[in-house]
Amino acid sequence: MSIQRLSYLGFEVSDVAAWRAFATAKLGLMELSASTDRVRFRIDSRAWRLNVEKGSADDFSFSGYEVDSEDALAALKKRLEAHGVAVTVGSPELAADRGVLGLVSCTDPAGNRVEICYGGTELFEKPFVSPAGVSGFLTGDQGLGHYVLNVPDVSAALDFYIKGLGLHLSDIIDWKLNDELTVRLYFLHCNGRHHTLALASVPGGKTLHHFMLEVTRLDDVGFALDKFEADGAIVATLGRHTNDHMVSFYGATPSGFAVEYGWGARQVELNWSVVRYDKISVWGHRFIGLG
Ligand SMILES: Cc1cccc(O)c1O
Ligand SMILES: [Fe+2]
Repeated sequence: MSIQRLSYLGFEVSDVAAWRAFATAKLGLMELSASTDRVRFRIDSRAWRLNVEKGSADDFSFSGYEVDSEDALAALKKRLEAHGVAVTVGSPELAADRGVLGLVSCTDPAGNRVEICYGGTELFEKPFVSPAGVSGFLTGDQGLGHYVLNVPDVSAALDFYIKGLGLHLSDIIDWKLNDELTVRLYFLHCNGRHHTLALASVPGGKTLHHFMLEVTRLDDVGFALDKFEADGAIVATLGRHTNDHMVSFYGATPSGFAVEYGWGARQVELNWSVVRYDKISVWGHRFIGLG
């Protein structure tokens, strides 16, 4: 048994109010709940997908993967423990807070918190309506989107996420950042989405390089691009990736890591073969800041 999809992400941020304005007006996310210390955002029929909580880190806080049943969760717990991973059963209070029927948690070799749940809350009776008119986000069986973690020991992380959690390697990109530094990126999938998680070891920088949301219309990307450009908040220009063929740009969030806003990715298919690339983009994605 392995995980099925990414259900939610948690960020720890110093300015919750800035995130409320950013996520609604620029990204078009819908608020489920908000206080001075925490806001939760919706992108589809699920009760929430992003948990943004007050703290000094301005970085990744937790990931939440999902399986499809209580039995699957028990089987995954066994698989992780057999792989030497210490797994904690989530308390009823935590399950209630996350709005799930059950969950377990563990940490990856870099100390990043990983939750695995089943029974997330659907709010079909409160349809998702984007405050910025975004037509919709591509989720469903492909889960929330993707995120890229900067880890000190990539092989230990690959062992955890592949042999422990059950993700699969999609491909590798050797990204030449400059004449002195080429970084190897590993892209992992757990459903049709080309990658749900990418891993790399980049000197310095935050744990979270970026998270990605995929919209259902190219114009949604364009409208958001105009907003980020108007604020001088473009991190990388519009471009198309070599591996998942997504058309996207990267924008700055209030916390210093980036958000990738994309459309039109291809899915991994049956009999997928792992290949490597020397470039992250077919065209575009000129990094202006952050990098
Ligand atoms: C850097 C990078 C390369 C390929 C696909 C991605 O989504 C990405 O962020
Ligand atoms: Fe990405």
